[in-house]
Amino acid sequence: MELIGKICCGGAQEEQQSISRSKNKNWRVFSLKELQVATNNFSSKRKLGEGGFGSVFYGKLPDGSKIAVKKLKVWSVNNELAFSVEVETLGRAKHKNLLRLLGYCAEGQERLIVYDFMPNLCLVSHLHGKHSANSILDWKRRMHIVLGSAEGLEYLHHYAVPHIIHRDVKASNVLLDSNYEAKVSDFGFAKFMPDGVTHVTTRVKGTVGYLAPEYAMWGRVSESCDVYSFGILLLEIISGKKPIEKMGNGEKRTIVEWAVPLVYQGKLQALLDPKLQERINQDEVRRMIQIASLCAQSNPEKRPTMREVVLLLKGAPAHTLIAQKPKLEAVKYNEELLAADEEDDSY
Ligand SMILES: Nc1ncnc2c1ncn2[C@@H]1O[C@H](COP(=O)(O)OP(=O)(O)OP(=O)(O)O)[C@@H](O)[C@H]1O
Repeated sequence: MELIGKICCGGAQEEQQSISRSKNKNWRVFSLKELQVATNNFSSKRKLGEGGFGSVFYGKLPDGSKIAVKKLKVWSVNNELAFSVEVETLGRAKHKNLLRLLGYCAEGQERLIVYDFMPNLCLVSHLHGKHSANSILDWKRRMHIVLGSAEGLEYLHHYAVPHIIHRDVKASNVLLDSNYEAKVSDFGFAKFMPDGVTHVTTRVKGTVGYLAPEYAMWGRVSESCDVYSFGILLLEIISGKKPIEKMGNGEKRTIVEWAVPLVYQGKLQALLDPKLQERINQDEVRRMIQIASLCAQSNPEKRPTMREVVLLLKGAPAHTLIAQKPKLEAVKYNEELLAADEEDDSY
């Protein structure tokens, strides 16, 4: 583990593995001075946003390239771990739908991570934030973002070695480049899954509203938890609704609780974001809702894998997947699915 080895620890075998990776590494170590210059000394005018780890600043390197610099708020053991995990994960993962790591800086207690700058910021700002009023996220663009996010997750689950579980899939962790290509970001909670390991039990991380029930309740984490979160994200992209809404009476309602009755009554139009002005093919809407329903099932055994999700999004008929995978036989691939899920929904 080259990066983590430098930052905190690393075994001989991992060191060996890192040698082949470092040949084609595309990140580097930055000095604090360089990043101060690039961000105009972390000027508040350059601030792009803030998350749990710290603030993110826009910057420009001497060669003109635009960067985003995530600066750790306060040093702590947990934050150091999140920093190492993020750098290690992104340093080894390369895919068109994952945010590209340019490098990091670790000087004294300063911890900074340098990424490609994403001019269209994060998906959440287009769905609910400051860009949502004049959002230009039409249906076609939304579907492109859905497919891109799914392909990024498919890479993490099926092609990265070892496999990676993201554990914090949500709209604010999907960034958008100048062409609105989705880039999955924020790997501070990521977990590596060695070959043959199906799940691990851990302390719960992630974001309320997106957490799979088995993970929220028992800390049981597997790739399937990301699939559940992806299902919530898909419902959010279709409807423009937040994963959890505060009702007038102070109670909270999840997006699944809101969507289930509408699906059951066949009111697909009511599920669509009112900001979507154009006429949208009802079959496509139905298919997207069905995929979201498959992903957001309470029972992790019944959820599809991200590879299957990508195939479904690309139009593969569900029955071809069912033929390949007996696990899906149990799933009713029709509009009653969400209604059935309502009965055993346990969170
Ligand atoms: N590479 C980037 N390019 C452009 N903007 C970015 C980039 N990375 C992050 N941002 C902006 O900074 C904000 C904060 O990002 P950050 O990943 O720190 O937190 P978050 O995902 O919003 O919250 P949390 O810590 O709960 O996951 C994002 O919402 C996004 O608007």
